[in-house]
Amino acid sequence: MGISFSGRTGRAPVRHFYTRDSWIDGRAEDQLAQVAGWSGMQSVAGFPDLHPGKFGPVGAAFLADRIYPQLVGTDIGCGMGLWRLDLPRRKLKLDKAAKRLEVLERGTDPAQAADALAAAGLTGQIGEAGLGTIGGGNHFCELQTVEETDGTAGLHKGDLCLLVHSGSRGYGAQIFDGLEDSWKAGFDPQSAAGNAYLALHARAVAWARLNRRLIAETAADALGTTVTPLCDSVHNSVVAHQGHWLHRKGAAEADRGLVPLAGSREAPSFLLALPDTVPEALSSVSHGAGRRYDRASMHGRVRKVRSELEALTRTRFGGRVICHDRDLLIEEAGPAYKAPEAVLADLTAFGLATPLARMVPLITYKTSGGQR
Ligand SMILES: Nc1nc2c(ncn2[C@@H]2O[C@H](COP(=O)(O)O)[C@@H](O)[C@H]2O)c(=O)[nH]1
Ligand SMILES: [Mn+2]
Repeated sequence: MGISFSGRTGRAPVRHFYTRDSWIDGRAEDQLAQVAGWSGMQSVAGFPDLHPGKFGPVGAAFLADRIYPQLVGTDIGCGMGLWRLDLPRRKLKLDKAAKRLEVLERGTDPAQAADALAAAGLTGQIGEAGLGTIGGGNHFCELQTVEETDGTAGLHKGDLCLLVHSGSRGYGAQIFDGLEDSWKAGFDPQSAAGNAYLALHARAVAWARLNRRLIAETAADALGTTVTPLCDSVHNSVVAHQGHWLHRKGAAEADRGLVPLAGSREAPSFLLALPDTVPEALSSVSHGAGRRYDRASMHGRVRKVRSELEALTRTRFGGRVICHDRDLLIEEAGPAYKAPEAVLADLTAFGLATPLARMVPLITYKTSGGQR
């Protein structure tokens, strides 16, 4: 990849990998420009799912010679995993399956969780509480069916898949809240604080990856079948890259093969192949459609009457949405997100991705309530 990012001073270049078709919020572009001025920033890339975030935009990658925990955010290790379910479509009864998925509320049984942590080398490093659970917000475990594919990823039309979106639950937030006050200016990678952060970050990433796998295995077991992994991609992280530090905030790893591009519960998701041939994209790519409307404004878009709320539990694909938390049901409704087709069109046009499969949701499992 013949480009080097060495020793820049001043404002870093900002590359936009989107067109106006992807409906970019101007506030997110302002955030991109702002972060480009942070000390030690080498290069910044914004993708078509770009939208405003708390400390910087989401749907972007940042290469710097300092470590900025705020560019990873609190949900360290959040990612998307895709598994093929070894179950034929004709054997799936939607309502029965939705009921069975309620096991996801319980999480992994403690003895099994302890074994899983030991196998992942995490014993004594990070706890088992919450392992095997999805968490709140826009995290989900979604049963999908493949509507179109070229067959190259081992998928066929009509196959069933599980797309799991979850992160490090409370651990990432605990790590972030426990940081030394100097985090705002970024950590010197050689400093004790920088190294301590990287060690905790590595645990949170490993825990989140394990959690997604346990969620998929628990869901498959509840459905009386098994799963075959297709890919698992982290989208909130910082890693060493070409002598600098690559922060991805809501951006998937384009240098690890396949990644899922999540749409919404009212839109298709895609499996992408990634050539990783555009150095300015910083080996990164969109992982989702990205928010169009923030959570607060979604409350003004849905009338809180029984018929409208019930309508939110059925999708245009004839699918089911399991979410007994009324606020979450509204805040995560399909229109909250941009069109994944537009995001995909931009990624393809910029040479960042090629679609291998298109899946639609059948059951979107969020939470049965209580926990956000
Ligand atoms: N297939 C589904 N995709 C969904 C759903 N809710 C949200 N999303 C997509 O996931 C990403 C997650 O974004 P993140 O920044 O929080 O990691 C988001 O951009 C949406 O496109 C869903 O229920 N099903
Ligand atoms: Mn996420």
